[in-house]
Amino acid sequence: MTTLSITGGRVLRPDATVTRADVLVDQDTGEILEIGSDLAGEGDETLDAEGALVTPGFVNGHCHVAMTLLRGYADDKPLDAWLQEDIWPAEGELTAEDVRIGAELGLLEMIKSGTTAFADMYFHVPEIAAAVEQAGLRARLGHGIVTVAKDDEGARADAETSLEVAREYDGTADGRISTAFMPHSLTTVGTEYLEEFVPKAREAGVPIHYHANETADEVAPIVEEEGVRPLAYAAERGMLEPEDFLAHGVHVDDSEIELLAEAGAGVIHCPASNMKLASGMAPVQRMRDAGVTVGLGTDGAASNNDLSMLDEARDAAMLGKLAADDASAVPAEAVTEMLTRGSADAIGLESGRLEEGAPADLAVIDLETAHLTPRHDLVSHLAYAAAAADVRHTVCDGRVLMRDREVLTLDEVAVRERAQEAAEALSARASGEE
Ligand SMILES: N[C@@H](CCSC[C@H]1O[C@@H](n2cnc3c(=O)[nH]cnc32)[C@H](O)[C@@H]1O)C(=O)O
Ligand SMILES: [Zn+2]
Repeated sequence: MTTLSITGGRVLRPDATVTRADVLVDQDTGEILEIGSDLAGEGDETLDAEGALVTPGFVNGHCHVAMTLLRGYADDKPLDAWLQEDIWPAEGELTAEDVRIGAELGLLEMIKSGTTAFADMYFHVPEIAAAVEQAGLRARLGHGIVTVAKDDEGARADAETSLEVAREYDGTADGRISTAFMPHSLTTVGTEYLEEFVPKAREAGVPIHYHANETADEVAPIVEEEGVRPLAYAAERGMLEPEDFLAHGVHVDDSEIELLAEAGAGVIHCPASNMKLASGMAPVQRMRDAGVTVGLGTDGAASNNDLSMLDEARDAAMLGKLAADDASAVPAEAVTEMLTRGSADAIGLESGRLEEGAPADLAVIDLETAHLTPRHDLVSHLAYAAAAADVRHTVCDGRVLMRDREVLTLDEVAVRERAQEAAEALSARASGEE
């Protein structure tokens, strides 16, 4: 057995208490062996957590990781115009190589900001899987299907690709990669395709992930054409099982909140994206009160514009209070849970908790900085004051991905240089200069 000990820090436990403790990890199984005192001498490898907080690695429940290449490419427009006028035309020019480069950039940013697991919807998924394999994170990956503006053959091919990817990559990268069937949204995929392919995804034993109720414009057409709210429509198509999870859930009414709670399906709240595209304010406190599993996600870097989950946590708390018109809504403890095991539960991973037997996915956050002084309450600091640059070490599956702010699995400078070049070439192609 090879072991790793993380020593001298304060450890955030699942009950939201923080205790001084060392963490001992079995690197062969990738699990936490013990959390206790005086474990410093036990590890074959040691990470110094003196003056730091050891937290579960953050779980980004909804992302399009390769969209880092489109960071800052188009801003300041609502969802529909942003996708149709800027993002989709640029994505039409993305090559498999671009997706690989964008994914590496995104994974680099995730490791640096303490994220150890994420769910991702995109295309050229084999490239994303290869990047995840190399970077060492955990991920639930899938191919996003859009059938609007495609003929029947094209639409079916897209859905088949999503099924194939879900079957082929589940359990790869030593079990760190799992998959889902991913129709883009309830309005961009035709009913007939949902009816045909959702049962096939069930047979394949994979969850279903999609965007839902993100903007008011997406709700109205379903209500008009189907006579029911979007999530009732999704439930009727078998897309609201306990393993399923949807992104956004901004415009959900009480009947839909109840449906989500009863079904046990997860919601990934993406506050930064919702604010930037002015999509609206998700009723996060009401969903939590009803018993819905709520996680947090960044969405793609083009609508955020970073992949830091600590930023997302702060945004979730702030926006949650504003949405509820109540300063006690979405408190620090709730946000801390959403950031870790809320997302993990929603996307179907065991991560997000520091306890014996849990996956050894964790981040070590430096507390000895001006903006984290004084230290009255470390849960408060995590929710409101800590930032990506405070992350000192990142560990996933028992493996050290970043030590003392140096990423070990990716060459940071090379990844940044390749991304800059690829992004310049992409915007030249998209604007017709090439
Ligand atoms: N196979 C599809 C691609 C779907 S991938 C997932 C898509 O979600 C898009 N996306 C990113 N952010 C959002 C969002 O907030 N709402 C809806 N779609 C988004 C992203 O640009 C990407 O095109 C095709 O051929 O177009
Ligand atoms: Zn999205």
